[in-house]
Amino acid sequence: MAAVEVEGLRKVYGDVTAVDGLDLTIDDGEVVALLGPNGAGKTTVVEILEGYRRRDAGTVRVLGTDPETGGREFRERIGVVLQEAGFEELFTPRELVRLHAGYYPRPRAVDEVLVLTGLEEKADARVRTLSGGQRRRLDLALGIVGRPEMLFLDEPTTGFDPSARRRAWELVDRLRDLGATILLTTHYLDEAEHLADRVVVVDHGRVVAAGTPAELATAAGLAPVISFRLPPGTGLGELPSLGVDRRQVGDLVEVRTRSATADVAALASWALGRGVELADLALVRPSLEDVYLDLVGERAGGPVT
Ligand SMILES: Nc1ncnc2c1ncn2[C@@H]1O[C@H](COP(=O)(O)OP(=O)(O)OP(=O)(O)O)[C@@H](O)[C@H]1O
Repeated sequence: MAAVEVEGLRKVYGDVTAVDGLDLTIDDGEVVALLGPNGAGKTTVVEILEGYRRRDAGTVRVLGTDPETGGREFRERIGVVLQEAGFEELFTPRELVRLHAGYYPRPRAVDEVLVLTGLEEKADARVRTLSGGQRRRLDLALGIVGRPEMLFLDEPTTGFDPSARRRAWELVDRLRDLGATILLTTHYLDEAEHLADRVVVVDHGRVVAAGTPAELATAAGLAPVISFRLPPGTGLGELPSLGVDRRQVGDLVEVRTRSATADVAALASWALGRGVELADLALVRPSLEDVYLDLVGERAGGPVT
């Protein structure tokens, strides 16, 4: 059974159409990353799936239930990490995790949650003394304490230092191994690439692409790149004819290729024939960032017109 089934979802705020006929299916146990520029509609979609926001049209099933009418029983089966949550500043993480554990029928042990989220050292400090990243870890702790079958993470690692981000990734990997279905939104493409089985790119409230990063690269027609440094004293014109387009920055040459094996072979035999070394020779497949920018990049982050 699919954990999430969405068809024709629409949400309008005044004259802004935030979600505009969105379809989405997430399989049981799958980790899916929702990507898209600011204002694309990601948070609105996630909040509708969580049952925190009403839709204007479309059908939505999460764990077989309509979130709008699922009530307490539904909420006990999901975990939610919102973009911004407020805490009781005078409580400690241990107290808050214990309090939230009481809301669920089969909670995780409080100590286990504190360890999983790396909050052991701050377990008994008042929340108002926690750093931004530590508060975000507390958000995560409260999201997983109920042992959710489906976990929603809205920009879960914003504000994390690199080692905290790695730990959060390990936590998501563990939760996946334990069988949770996870939907996360993120602006970190390396995070999506690392964590997600599948990415779904949303723009203007619709899905514009979905698949594994490799599938998206293929669908976008993006070719891999051969890169190397020009041997000293060699001109670009002396190279064999390679690839579909090439560019040079300093002595670094990048060749986009649709026939990687043949082009690498031609380049290598050219270098061997001349007895020169091709420093930093590499074949790089398009990154998720290349694919993303190809799909929505021209508008995202560009000047407002
Ligand atoms: N409560 C609201 N009232 C009015 N408009 C809203 C409301 N919430 C969101 N919007 C608008 O709906 C659109 C989608 O917003 P949403 O927050 O879902 O996007 P997002 O993809 O999550 O963006 P971000 O990456 O910046 O978090 C935006 O144009 C936003 O201004």
